[in-house]
Amino acid sequence: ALNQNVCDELIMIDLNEKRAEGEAMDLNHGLAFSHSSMKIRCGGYSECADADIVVICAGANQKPTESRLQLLQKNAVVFSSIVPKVVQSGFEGIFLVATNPVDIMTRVTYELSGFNASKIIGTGTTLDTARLRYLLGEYFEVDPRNIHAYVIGEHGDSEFVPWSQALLAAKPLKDVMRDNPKSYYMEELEQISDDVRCAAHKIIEAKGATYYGIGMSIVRIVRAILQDENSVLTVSVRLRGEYGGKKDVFIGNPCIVSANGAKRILELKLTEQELQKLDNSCTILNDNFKKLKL
Ligand SMILES: NC(=O)C1=CN([C@@H]2O[C@H](COP(=O)(O)OP(=O)(O)OC[C@H]3O[C@@H](n4cnc5c(N)ncnc54)[C@H](O)[C@@H]3O)[C@@H](O)[C@H]2O)C=CC1
Ligand SMILES: CC(=O)C(=O)O
Repeated sequence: ALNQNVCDELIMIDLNEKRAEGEAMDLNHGLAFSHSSMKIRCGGYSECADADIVVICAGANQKPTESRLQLLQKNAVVFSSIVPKVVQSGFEGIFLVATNPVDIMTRVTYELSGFNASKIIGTGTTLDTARLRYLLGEYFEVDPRNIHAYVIGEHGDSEFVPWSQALLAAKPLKDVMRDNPKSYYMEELEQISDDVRCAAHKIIEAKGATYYGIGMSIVRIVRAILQDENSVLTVSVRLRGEYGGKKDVFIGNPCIVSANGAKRILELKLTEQELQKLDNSCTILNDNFKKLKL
């Protein structure tokens, strides 16, 4: 956020106040080398009152052997001690959730806050989509910004790439592959999709946690909100009857993000097989949410 000068004021709240203090000091020491005059400090919940966005990234992270879903019960307890205090402050902005399992934690934020669903966004599959575009850019030797492909569904083991919707610029990837049958193979695309799914595990095994990709993803979403960009991002949003009547579940799907939060969900024209994969993700998220003791 500091490097990209995305906001005027950044206040960090952490159960471990000393850590927040240390982070604020450390960041402030970088101000002289940035293009920002951002005010950065640690603070308390009362200061959420006039904030535009509250980003929640507090809570337990995965050990190398854990899945995101295994964090659910303990992070729900963490959210019970955060969301009501933010609401009590008089906060009327947008909640942006990154804590895992992010789709269910976004739904928990919705339930605990009583806010309109459009004002509750999870990072969803924004990071997975960025990972996918990077890998596809390498594979097709093209700028990732010209790859229009998405990871959708749960930010987790059931996420998937709807290849029927993937484009290189304006050309469907399946046509690019058909025109170059000796260069590109579907099995290799499936391997890329597996690599995206396993990326977090690999990084956690190597360095304990993922930081930069998610940091960049959060800042991208924050910018879309603060600058009222109407940008399409694969955030976690509450479905309202899309995909054959799916409702209530928060899940990663392309959505137009503006100053008012999740402005419009873009329902994709999925194949039958892709719809089944989405259905599977919704079932996993719904079942785990129902098991939760809030
Ligand atoms: N959605 C995504 O793509 C990603 C999500 N994550 C998730 O973000 C979460 C945090 O991960 P890390 O930053 O690596 O963990 P971390 O351990 O470095 O930081 C978590 C912080 O939360 C604080 N905290 C714990 N309980 C709290 C409470 N009740 N109130 C206020 N603060 C509290 C801790 O004191 C700690 O400073 C995890 O759930 C992780 O899985 C991490 C990376 C990517
Ligand atoms: C930790 C996590 O969810 C990620 O990096 O994808």
